[in-house]
Amino acid sequence: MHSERPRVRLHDRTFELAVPHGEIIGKIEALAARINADYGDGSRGIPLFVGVLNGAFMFFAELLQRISFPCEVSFVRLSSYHGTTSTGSVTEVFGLRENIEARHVIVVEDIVETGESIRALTDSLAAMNPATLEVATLLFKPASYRNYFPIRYPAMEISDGFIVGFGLDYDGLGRNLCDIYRLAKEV
Ligand SMILES: O=P(O)(O)OC[C@H]1O[C@H](OP(=O)(O)OP(=O)(O)O)[C@H](O)[C@@H]1O
Ligand SMILES: Nc1nc2[nH]cnc2c(=O)[nH]1
Repeated sequence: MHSERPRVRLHDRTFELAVPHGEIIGKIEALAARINADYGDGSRGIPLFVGVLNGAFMFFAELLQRISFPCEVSFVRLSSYHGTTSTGSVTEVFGLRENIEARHVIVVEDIVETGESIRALTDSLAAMNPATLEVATLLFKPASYRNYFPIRYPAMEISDGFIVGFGLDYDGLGRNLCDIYRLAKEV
């Protein structure tokens, strides 16, 4: 029997609805309330939210509209490539212009899966001596996570399986979808 879930076709693959827009927004509202409770008393100065491009753009905009204390925003981009040594893939961080020393920094990601990206980013930012460094992510796959850095602010935990929509892409497509879709099993 065929699933009743709405489907989208991107390139050669079919994805089926996993998290509708209203549920995503509800999770973002709940996360914003947690962050407002933790940072809203002003004791941490003016925190800096650092969005990770490209995927975080939609989550970043929705989250920041719900932050109720004075804050600043910035963006970084991660670039992965395979090094010439046997150490495997290397991730570099580009684009941060702010001096984050002694500041309270919250990284904003769309998804944390293995944690390789967040490891590179948090290692790089921690070396700049922020006062505190936390990670907020729209989606967290705990079963795949292999990093030591704690993810304090996940909006949603999900099981494994490839996800698109709400900023996340499949080979460049799907970022503009307002719901989240999961790769459908081929029949
Ligand atoms: O925890 P990990 O296994 O490292 O996976 C998570 C990373 O994968 C995605 O980035 P991607 O390289 O697809 O770039 P994008 O944000 O431009 O889509 C996502 O934005 C995270 O940065
Ligand atoms: N689009 C997309 N990017 C990812 N990066 C790590 N996991 C995922 C995923 O499930 N979907």
